[in-house]
Amino acid sequence: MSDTTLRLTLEQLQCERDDRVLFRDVSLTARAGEIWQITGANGAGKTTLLRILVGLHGFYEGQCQWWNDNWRSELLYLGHQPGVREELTPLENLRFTCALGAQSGDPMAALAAVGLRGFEDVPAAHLSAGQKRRVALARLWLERKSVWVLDEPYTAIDQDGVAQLDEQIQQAADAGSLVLYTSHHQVGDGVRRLHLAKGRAEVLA
Ligand SMILES: Nc1ncnc2c1ncn2[C@@H]1O[C@H](COP(=O)(O)OP(=O)(O)OP(=O)(O)O)[C@@H](O)[C@H]1O
Repeated sequence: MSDTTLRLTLEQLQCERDDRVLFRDVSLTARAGEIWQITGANGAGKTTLLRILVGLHGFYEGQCQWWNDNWRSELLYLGHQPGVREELTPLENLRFTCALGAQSGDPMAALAAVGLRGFEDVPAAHLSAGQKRRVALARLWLERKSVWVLDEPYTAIDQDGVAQLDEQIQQAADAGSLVLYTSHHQVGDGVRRLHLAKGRAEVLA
């Protein structure tokens, strides 16, 4: 019988860009219910690593393996940029996500959850950087996915937003999701950490 338990396995993962080794020997197993924080200096390769995990960067050596072939349907990926269409309103942005089939759920409720009640119909181009990030983060309040890969989700978020995001990530993990994120901010106790530095990778879990 095949093992259907959610997990990500990296074995001897190595990536070079422009003849520079970003990281080598990244080996770990991340499982359902865990939160992994990926840290490192600017340019250490954090975004590149996340892009490898979600299949957007294919130039690497070693193994990057999800638990089954349908992992993409369970993935919620938020990239380094908010990925918000500026000509659309927050509500239209979330409806667009839902219409693409990426997620289902209640866009109005999700926007209210991230403090954007009253801004649903304002063109995203007229929002602040933090508000745009909140539009992107609202996807975390739509249908729950079991794998979250979040690139710098705390960028531009105020103190209350940070606390709220901590809680949402913790709740997702408690409910059995696997969360991997880049940030210098630690969500809470028990978070596992992968640190990238000068071509080396260290698991500090
Ligand atoms: N499009 C690209 N083409 C070529 N090299 C790139 C490209 N994007 C990034 N790199 C290289 O990869 C390195 C790692 O970039 P990456 O964005 O993964 O780092 P990071 O750790 O996420 O940095 P930051 O903390 O500044 O966001 C960069 O220093 C750069 O040399």
